[in-house]
Amino acid sequence: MASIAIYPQEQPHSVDFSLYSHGAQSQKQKVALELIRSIRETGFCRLSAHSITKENIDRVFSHANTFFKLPVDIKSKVKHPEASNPHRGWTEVGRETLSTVADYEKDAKLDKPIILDIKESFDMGHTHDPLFQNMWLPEEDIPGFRADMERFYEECRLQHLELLEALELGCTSVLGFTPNFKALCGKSPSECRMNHYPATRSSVLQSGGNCNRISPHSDFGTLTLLFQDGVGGLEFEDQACRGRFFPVTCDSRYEMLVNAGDVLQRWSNDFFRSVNHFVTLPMAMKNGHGVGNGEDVVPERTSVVFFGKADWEADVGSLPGFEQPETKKYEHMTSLQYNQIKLKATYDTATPSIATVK
Ligand SMILES: O=C(O)CCC(=O)C(=O)O
Ligand SMILES: [Fe+2]
Repeated sequence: MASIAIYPQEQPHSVDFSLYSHGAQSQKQKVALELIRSIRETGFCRLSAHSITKENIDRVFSHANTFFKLPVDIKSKVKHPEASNPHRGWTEVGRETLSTVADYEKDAKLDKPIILDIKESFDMGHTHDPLFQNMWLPEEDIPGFRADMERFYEECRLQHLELLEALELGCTSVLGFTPNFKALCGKSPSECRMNHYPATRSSVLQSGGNCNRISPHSDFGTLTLLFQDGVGGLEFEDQACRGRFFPVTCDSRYEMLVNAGDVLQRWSNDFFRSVNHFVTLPMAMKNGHGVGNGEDVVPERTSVVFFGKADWEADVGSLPGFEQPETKKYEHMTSLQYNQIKLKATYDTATPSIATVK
C-alpha cells in the first residue's frame, strides 16, 4: 500500500457534499479527496449540503425533546434490556460507561479510571434487521415518533452508503485500488441513537472529576453521522497525540459531522483511523466562564447519531489491498462479534447514582 503523509489538524475540514451528489465526475473526485483528507487528518469531517432534509432533522430533534421529557414509567415501556443485547430502546442516565472502551484499537493505552456518563439515550435499528427488533412506544404516547424515526433512518442509511462510495472513489485515485466498503454494508445493520444530556452542575463536569457527558470513546462501526444542537462540548482527540483534545466547531443542527469508526480502521489497516471523542463542558464554560445565566449549570444538550455498520456477517479484518502480509494488524472476525465485544463492555459496569439538575 502506498504511504501517504498526513498532517493532523485542529479542525475538521468543511465539505459541500452536494458537489459529490450532483456534480460532474471531476467534482466528485475533488470532494472524495477532501473527505479522505479530513478524515485522515482529524478522524472527522463537517458536511454541508448533505442529503438529510432539514424537515427530518427538525422532526427528530423535536421528538427527542418530547421523548426524553416523558415520565419514567412511560419511557420504561421501551427500556433497554439489562444485558447489552438487543441494543434497542431507552437507556437511563448512568447505565452506559463509554470510558471502558476508550482504548480499543489505540496503540498507546492510557491509564484511566472508569468515568460515569451523564446521558440517557434511545436506540433503534432497521425495521427489517434480521437479529434485533426495534422497541416502540404506543402511538398515543408520542404521535408520529416511529414513522419519523424510520424516515430519518432511511435517509441516513442512503447517505452512509453514498459516503462509503465517495471513500472508495478517493481510495481508487490515491491508492490505485477500489475497496468494497459499500458492498459490505448492504443489509443495513446500522443503528440510530438519540442522546440527551440533562442539565448538570458544571462542577460535576470539571476536568479531574469522575463524570463526563459522554466519555472518550471511538465508535464501533464504519462512519458515524452526527447531528448536535447548539450547546457545544464535543471534542476530538488529536490523531498524533493521545490525550490531547480539540473542540469541534459545528454551525448548526443541520450540519452533519462525519467521523471514522473502528471497523473502517480495521478494514483499511490503519489508513483511516477511528477517532476518540467525548462531550464535556462547552468551551464557553471552561476555565470558570459562565454562559450568562448567572448559575453554575450546564444547559441540557441533545444529539442524534447514525452509526454506520457493516453487515453482521461481514468480515472486519483488514481488507485485501490495504493489508500487507508483514503489516496486517486486524484478524478476521465478523462485524457482529466485534460489535458485541465493545457493546458488552459499555453495559457491564455498575449503574452509578448521579446528581443532575432538574
Ligand atoms: O452527543 C454527541 O455529540 C456525541 C455522541 C456520541 O459520540 C455517541 O453517541 O457515540
Ligand atoms: Fe461517539
